[in-house]
Amino acid sequence: MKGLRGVDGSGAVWGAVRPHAVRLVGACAAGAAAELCGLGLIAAAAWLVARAAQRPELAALSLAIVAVRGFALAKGSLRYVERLAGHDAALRALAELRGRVFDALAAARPEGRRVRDGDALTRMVSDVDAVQDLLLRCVLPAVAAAVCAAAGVVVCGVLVPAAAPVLAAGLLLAGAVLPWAAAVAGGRAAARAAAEREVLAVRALDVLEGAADLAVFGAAGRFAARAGDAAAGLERAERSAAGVSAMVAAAGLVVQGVTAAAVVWAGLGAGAGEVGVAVSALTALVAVEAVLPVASAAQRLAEVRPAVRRVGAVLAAPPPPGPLPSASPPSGPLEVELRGVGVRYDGGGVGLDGVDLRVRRGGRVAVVGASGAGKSTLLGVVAGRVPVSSGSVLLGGCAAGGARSPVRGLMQDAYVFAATVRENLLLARPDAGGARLRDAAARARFTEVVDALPDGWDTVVGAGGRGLSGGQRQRLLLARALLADPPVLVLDEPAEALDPVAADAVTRDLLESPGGATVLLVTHRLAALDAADEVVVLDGGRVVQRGRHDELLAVPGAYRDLWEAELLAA
Ligand SMILES: Nc1ncnc2c1ncn2[C@@H]1O[C@H](COP(=O)(O)OP(=O)(O)OP(=O)(O)O)[C@@H](O)[C@H]1O
Repeated sequence: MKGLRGVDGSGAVWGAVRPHAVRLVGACAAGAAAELCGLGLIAAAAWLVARAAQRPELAALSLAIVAVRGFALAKGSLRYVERLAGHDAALRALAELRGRVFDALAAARPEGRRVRDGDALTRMVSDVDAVQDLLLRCVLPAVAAAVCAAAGVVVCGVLVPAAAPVLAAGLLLAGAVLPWAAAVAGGRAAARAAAEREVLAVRALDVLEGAADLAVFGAAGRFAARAGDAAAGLERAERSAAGVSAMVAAAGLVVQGVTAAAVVWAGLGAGAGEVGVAVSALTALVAVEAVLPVASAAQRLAEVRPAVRRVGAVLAAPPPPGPLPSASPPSGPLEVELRGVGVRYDGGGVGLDGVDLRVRRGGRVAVVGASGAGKSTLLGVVAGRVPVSSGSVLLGGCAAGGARSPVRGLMQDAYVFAATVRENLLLARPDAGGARLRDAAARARFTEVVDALPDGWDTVVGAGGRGLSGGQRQRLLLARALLADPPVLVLDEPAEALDPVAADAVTRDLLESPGGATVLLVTHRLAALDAADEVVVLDGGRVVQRGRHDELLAVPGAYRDLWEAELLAA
């Protein structure tokens, strides 16, 4: 158990294992006892054979005969108990750990959210599974090996004192030097294989997800070849990892044989009796054999160490600052305030640069600007999905963020689930009645889409279901956002993929509808923005203009340029 704590970041992991420590200790004890029985079996059998060769009375052998049978039966039974108790403890600990990790992820601060991306989440699942290996393939064999090695030296010391240091040296070689070499070489090989596996995953995903585009541009063969190269790289790395394992196993056998031979040599040199030497030699064989799994345990430890460290980091992350918002978001609109908000992305990209913005309760604000101006980043910050690098975001006077944010809406990466249309909408508000559902659909111009679907509200859409056109999908997502009816509604291009007339009608409706949420709406089309309380113009992550639509048109500036470009395009 101490070994478990010794792995970086495993303090928090140990917290999940501790409730099941008694079972784990039981498994360790059973494992160690099974190894001791194996040792006793060989020692007793060796003594029996050597002594029988001297033709003593049968009575002199009867105890050894019983001991051989007893050790043989006990070894098998104890090994079974060890497997049962070990897996039971490991699986219970894993279930506990999984719960803790997902709780920690759910409560993660916005800056910790990167781990919630699909790829990172998948990795986290296998990281948690790696803890099972840490317990079953590292801790258990190490404990059993330590006990068996100590017993072997004691037995040897009692029978042939001169051979005990020789056995101890062999055990040190097999139990410390070999594992160290295996961990270093195996760790390097495993790291290389992990890097190659990641490259292969990325390239395979490119080929699968981009299949249509690759076919159109005639690049499918080239990309498939790249994925093939990555697969070959992974094969090479895995071969070299397997080579390290094979070399470690071979070296272990050599150490075992040499140790047994050296014990015999030391025993004979010291003038010990034949029986004692024979028993010592076989004891040495068994003791070293019990220690050999430590080398593969060390190799595995080097592989699971980064995984345990990552899990530990997730569990050790401090809880979100301040009290969590109440379970159900407050009803009624909330004021939104950004104070000097800056966002810097990894790689140095500036999302926002010192944005101050205050939207009154129930206010309707349109956010516009050229592509890359920072509009989606602004909505992401309000929704708590994008961490701020400087400044603060207040919702109704409280710090934004947390698992139960009062902000809902339609973001650019919104997802249509493989479920019925009704279920896709009810995701936003499971208790919504039919009238509310129809009202949200009507406002999003989604009713006519539902009417045209073969099974209406019960049509299965999304992956594995009926495909929706871009415009239909957008209306479904907008209807879902409107059904949520949150205190703060953020809408990123809600009318994208609709024809200009429908887009303007939807935008106007969203900005004009009475009551309801405080609304922040990002749009590229300006025609309906006379309905907004205020228009905020972003450029390079900064607010460069703000005011009502007609006020902004009256002065030269970015907004008038955008407006003229829209008129020209029309
Ligand atoms: N995940 C990201 N990583 C790095 N840089 C990013 C990321 N997301 C956005 N950016 C950068 O931040 C800036 C603002 O991006 P944002 O998506 O907020 O602009 P936008 O105004 O919504 O653009 P668009 O109208 O094209 O959607 C851009 O320069 C963009 O390249």
